[in-house]
Amino acid sequence: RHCSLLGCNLQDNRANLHPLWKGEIDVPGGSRQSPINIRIRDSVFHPQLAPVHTQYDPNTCLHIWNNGYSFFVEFDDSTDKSIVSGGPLENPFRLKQFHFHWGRNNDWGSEHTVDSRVFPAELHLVHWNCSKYRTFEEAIMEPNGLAVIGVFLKIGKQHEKLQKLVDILPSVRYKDALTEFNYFDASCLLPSCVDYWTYSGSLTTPPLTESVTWIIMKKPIEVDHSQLAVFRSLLFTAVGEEEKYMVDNFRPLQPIMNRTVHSSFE
Ligand SMILES: NS(=O)(=O)c1ccc(CCCCO)cc1
Ligand SMILES: [Zn+2]
Repeated sequence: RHCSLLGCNLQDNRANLHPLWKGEIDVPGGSRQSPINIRIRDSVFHPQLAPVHTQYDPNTCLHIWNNGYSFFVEFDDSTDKSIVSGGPLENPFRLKQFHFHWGRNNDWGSEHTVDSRVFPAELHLVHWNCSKYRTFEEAIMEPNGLAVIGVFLKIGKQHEKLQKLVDILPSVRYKDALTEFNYFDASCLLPSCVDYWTYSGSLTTPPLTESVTWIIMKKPIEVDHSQLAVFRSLLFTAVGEEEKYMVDNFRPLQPIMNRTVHSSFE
């Protein structure tokens, strides 16, 4: 099913989400769509790629809400208190929100893959280019408007600092629910290893705009199976609608076209 770059509505997009859908969804006119499979042997080591530096102020954490696609933890982006800089970025970008993508079981769920390896979930920390644009909404429409840090999740030991978030998820079970959520340090969700891949891509949900510098961390973080099970208890649907569990909210792989993935490590 084709959807125009901006005309793709959620229903279409969700139609693409059925795990049996293995095809690639080409967006007419799209030359830098996300997610992609990262082929390690095709990536090019870039010695000038410095580590990515995050400076997040836990007091900028505002609330958590279910937008019917994922749950978003949103931050106050009216100052430079929570920023990412360095790496492939020419200037600091402000943290706007983070969210996850996951599967109906632990066999799949991530958006990006590494040598075709799928992870059970993927975290996206979404930042916008506050040096060039005035608002997030403006930045998502611009070629170098966003920087998204992707972190793979794998099943392992419990992630203790994630538990504060997991415990509040039942309060945003339904689409459009919002709950206050304060004092959370998002840097606890980053792996200790600084190695990453970076490439030019797009949003993976509508409006699918080609505005993202992707920074994909090489090492996953560990969560335990019961933490991920709580993600799957959320609903795509609003109160009063026929309940549909929020699972498989990932986009299928997109063609790499003529892009190069750079690595910060050899
Ligand atoms: N999965 S993602 O990181 O590419 C991503 C990030 C941010 C948005 C926000 C779109 C807002 C429309 O008002 C959508 C998708
Ligand atoms: Zn995402």
